[in-house]
Amino acid sequence: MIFQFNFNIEDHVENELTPPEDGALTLSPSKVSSASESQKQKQKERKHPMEQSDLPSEHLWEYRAMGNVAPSQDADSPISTAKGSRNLDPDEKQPRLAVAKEHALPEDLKKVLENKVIELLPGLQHVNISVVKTIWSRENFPGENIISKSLSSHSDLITGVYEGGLKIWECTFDLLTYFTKAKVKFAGKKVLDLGCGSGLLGITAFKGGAKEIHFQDYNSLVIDEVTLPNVVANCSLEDEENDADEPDVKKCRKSKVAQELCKCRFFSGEWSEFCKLMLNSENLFVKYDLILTSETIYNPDYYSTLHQTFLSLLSKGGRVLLASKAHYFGVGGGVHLFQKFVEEKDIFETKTLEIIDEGLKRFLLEITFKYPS
Ligand SMILES: C[S@@+](CC[C@H](N)C(=O)[O-])C[C@H]1O[C@@H](n2cnc3c(N)ncnc32)[C@H](O)[C@@H]1O
Repeated sequence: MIFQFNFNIEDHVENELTPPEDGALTLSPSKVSSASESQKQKQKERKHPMEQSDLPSEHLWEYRAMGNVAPSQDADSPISTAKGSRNLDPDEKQPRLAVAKEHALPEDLKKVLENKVIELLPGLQHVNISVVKTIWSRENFPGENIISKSLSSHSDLITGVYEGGLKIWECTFDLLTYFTKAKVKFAGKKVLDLGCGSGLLGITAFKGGAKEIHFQDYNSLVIDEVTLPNVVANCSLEDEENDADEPDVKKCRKSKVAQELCKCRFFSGEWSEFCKLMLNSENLFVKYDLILTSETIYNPDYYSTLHQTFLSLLSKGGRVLLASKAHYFGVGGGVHLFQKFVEEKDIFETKTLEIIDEGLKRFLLEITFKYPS
């Protein structure tokens, strides 16, 4: 399929670009097709009990737990350990987890941005996710059809199948603002963007001179179609030509871009599988100085794995910067529950860096080892 865009969209068109079921882009909400209208009507009829509250509907859409969504039929699609979350096969005693794997950077970096629309944020670029969704709702992404599942279930979270990486969640912006305000230093650090989605946190660390940056997301499609393109989009490639006669200076610049990108590595898979991959396959795994993570504590069933991930992968003197909503309606997680969980384990201590009390209340936490030596 040829679907190339070579322009930037500066405003947030994403809210206006709605991929309806036939996959066509609709630019104005008022022009949404009648099929889409009836879909909305059905959605209204199926309201989750939490939606009867006064909260804005867009927030409720985000957090609805998909307890009744059937597990994926894809060969390598995951079923999480989240208890009571889906219809597990009765014979399936041990739920399957999304196996972790590393995603290589394609040799031809320009291909990564083919058929993507780039949007601008202050100091950052990112691909328009509606366009990605539209393309992959028409085509089959190998092993994952999370877009059609997310569309048909009207949810940004399908436990153990799709964990929400196809949008930029609010707390990412809180952490980005904090980085600037607190002058967070990335230079020379080994950084992990855990549950990265768009990867904007890791990209900021990359731009801030981090020594090595790893990006992890649950879903392969998110890594290949969103995170990786975003990293490439934020690396200036304009001057690159495949011209054998290009002057040496230019060749040197090209290899510099490639060298820079070599600092970034990309992984998909469930957290415990990711830990296994890192700890078993690396000869001598060097732990992270900084783990950045936004909107990853919505599901209390994942707390144990998340805690274990910090324990396995964070260096003794390192810190986690975590951003979260106070509470995730419909899923049950939130800051206080997570802090309580961490306190009970008595390995880490948490410090509140900031409370953002506009709209839905949000927190920025720092997590460090209680006994670093
Ligand atoms: C709500 S999204 C947030 C994405 C991004 N950090 C942001 O703020 O825009 C949660 C992310 O956490 C990751 N995640 C959640 N639970 C996970 C699990 N059990 N194993 C691996 N990744 C998980 C998913 O990859 C997903 O992208």
